Amino acid sequence: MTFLALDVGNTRLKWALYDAPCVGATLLASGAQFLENIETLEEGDWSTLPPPRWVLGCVVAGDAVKRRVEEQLELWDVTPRWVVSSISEAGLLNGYDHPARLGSDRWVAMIGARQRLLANGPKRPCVVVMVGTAVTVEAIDTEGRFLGGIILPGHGIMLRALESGTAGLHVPTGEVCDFPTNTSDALTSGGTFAIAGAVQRMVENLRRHCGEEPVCYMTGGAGWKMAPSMSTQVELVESLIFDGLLEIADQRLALTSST
Ligand SMILES: Nc1ncnc2c1ncn2[C@@H]1O[C@H](COP(=O)(O)OP(=O)(O)OP(=O)(O)O)[C@@H](O)[C@H]1O
Ligand SMILES: CC(C)(CO)[C@@H](O)C(=O)NCCC(=O)O
Ligand SMILES: [K+]
Repeated sequence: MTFLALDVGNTRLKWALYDAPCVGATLLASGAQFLENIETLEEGDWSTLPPPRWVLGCVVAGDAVKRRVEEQLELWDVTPRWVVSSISEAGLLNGYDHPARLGSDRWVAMIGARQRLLANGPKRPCVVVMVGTAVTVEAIDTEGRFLGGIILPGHGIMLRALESGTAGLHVPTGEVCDFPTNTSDALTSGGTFAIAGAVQRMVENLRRHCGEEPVCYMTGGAGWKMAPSMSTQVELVESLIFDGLLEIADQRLALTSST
């Protein structure tokens, strides 16, 4: 009954194998590979896994990368399913102008967040932050309607853009501090505060819109680096995308088995 969940981002592929395709399933194994190393999966990390019965993933890295992942999956006799953002799924309503154009990683992370929120207490507004190659900050109202969200460059892209667009900004990574007094610290703190400030602003927007204090969940490869520098209260949940994929698999399989 094993279930393989895949999160193919713009920098890395993250995978997690569970004992079943349902919420609360046990994690059996997990890992990550940079996109340039996808071809190592079949004979490497995946070669010793028990064959998954279902594979569900989200991919935002483009069709060429998706095909390379599908080639590695030929190791097993299983057809991978890829999430496409829709008008509604798993209790969440999609307010995007063109729902299918919303990045499926954003949609899946929001589904994971909403499910976590409802499992932990009464309905509340929710901000979902993903800190990856790009950073996204989403707003979900009390009833589970995705109102909209923002996309900004991730820390790495911000610094590379500054490096390539200026003559004098080639320095090692610095420390985050309130009042930076050298170039390294100024750049590192600038990128960090840009992300923290964007989150603070979205929390304010959502609080004003809903008249209630939002919960804020943060996920993504660089989440742990951002967490200490946030100005608003955030809960770091590394597994948000996998939680969302489990929730979707759970609901879809419940639907097929009841019809
Ligand atoms: N101090 C920092 N604070 C925040 N982000 C940072 C910091 N240092 C590096 N980053 C950036 O964070 C980004 C996230 O990296 P990582 O590959 O771990 O995330 P990811 O969630 O796997 O991304 P994706 O899903 O887009 O592939 C990278 O672009 C990296 O440059
Ligand atoms: C914004 C990213 C890059 C974040 O991973 C991804 O979700 C994406 O490519 N989205 C498509 C555009 C959109 O969400 O509006
Ligand atoms: K991602």
